[in-house]
Amino acid sequence: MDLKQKIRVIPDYPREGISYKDITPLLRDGRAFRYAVQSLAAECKNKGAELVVCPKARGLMIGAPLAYILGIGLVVLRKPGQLPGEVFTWHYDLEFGGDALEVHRDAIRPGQKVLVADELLATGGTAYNAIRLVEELGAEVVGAVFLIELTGLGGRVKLRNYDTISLVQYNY
Ligand SMILES: O=P(O)(O)OC[C@H]1O[C@H](OP(=O)(O)OP(=O)(O)O)[C@H](O)[C@@H]1O
Ligand SMILES: Nc1ncnc2[nH]cnc12
Repeated sequence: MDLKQKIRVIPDYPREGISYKDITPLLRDGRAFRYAVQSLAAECKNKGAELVVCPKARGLMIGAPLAYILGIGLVVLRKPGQLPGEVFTWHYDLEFGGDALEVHRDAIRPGQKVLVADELLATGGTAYNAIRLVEELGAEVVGAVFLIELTGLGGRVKLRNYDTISLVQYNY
C-alpha cells in the first residue's frame, strides 16, 4: 500500500516555508492505519522491547497502537503539569527556546528495553530528548520508530547511535 497517498501535504503550515505532513487522512482510513502500524510492528518485533515510550500528542497516535500490537506497555511523555503522580522532568534546549517533557517517576524502570515511537522525525530534537529522558531513568533504548521521516533535516544523524526505523520518507 502506498501510504504517501494517505498523507496530506500542506504547504506553509503552520508558517511560511514549512511543508506540513498531515496524517489525519491516514488515521481515518482503517485499512491504511492498520497497515501502517502493522508494518512498523513487523520492523521492531525482534528487538526485545518491553515498553513503547512516545512523546506527547501525535506520538501517541502511533505509539499506542504499536504497543498494543506488540503486546507491550505504553508510556507517554507529556508537557509539564499534565500528569497527576510524582514526575521526572527533563528540560532541554531547542533552536528557538526551551522545552520540557515529563513522565511519571515510576513509569520506566532501570534496565527496561524501550522503543521510542513518534509519528514524525524532523530535526530529531524531540526523539533525542525522549531518548535522553529514558536513559536518564536507567532504561535502554533498543530503537526509534517513526511513521514519517523528513530525511533532509538531520534527525537520523542526531539519532545515529540508535536503530532508527521510518516507513515513509520526504526530503523536508
Ligand atoms: O524531530 P523534531 O524536529 O523534534 O520534530 C518532530 C516532532 O514535532 C511534532 O511534535 P510537536 O512538537 O508539533 O508536538 P505534538 O506532540 O503536540 O504533535 C512531531 O509530533 C514530533 O514529535
Ligand atoms: N513538517 C512537519 N509536518 C508535520 N509535523 C511536523 N513536526 C515537525 N515538522 C513537521
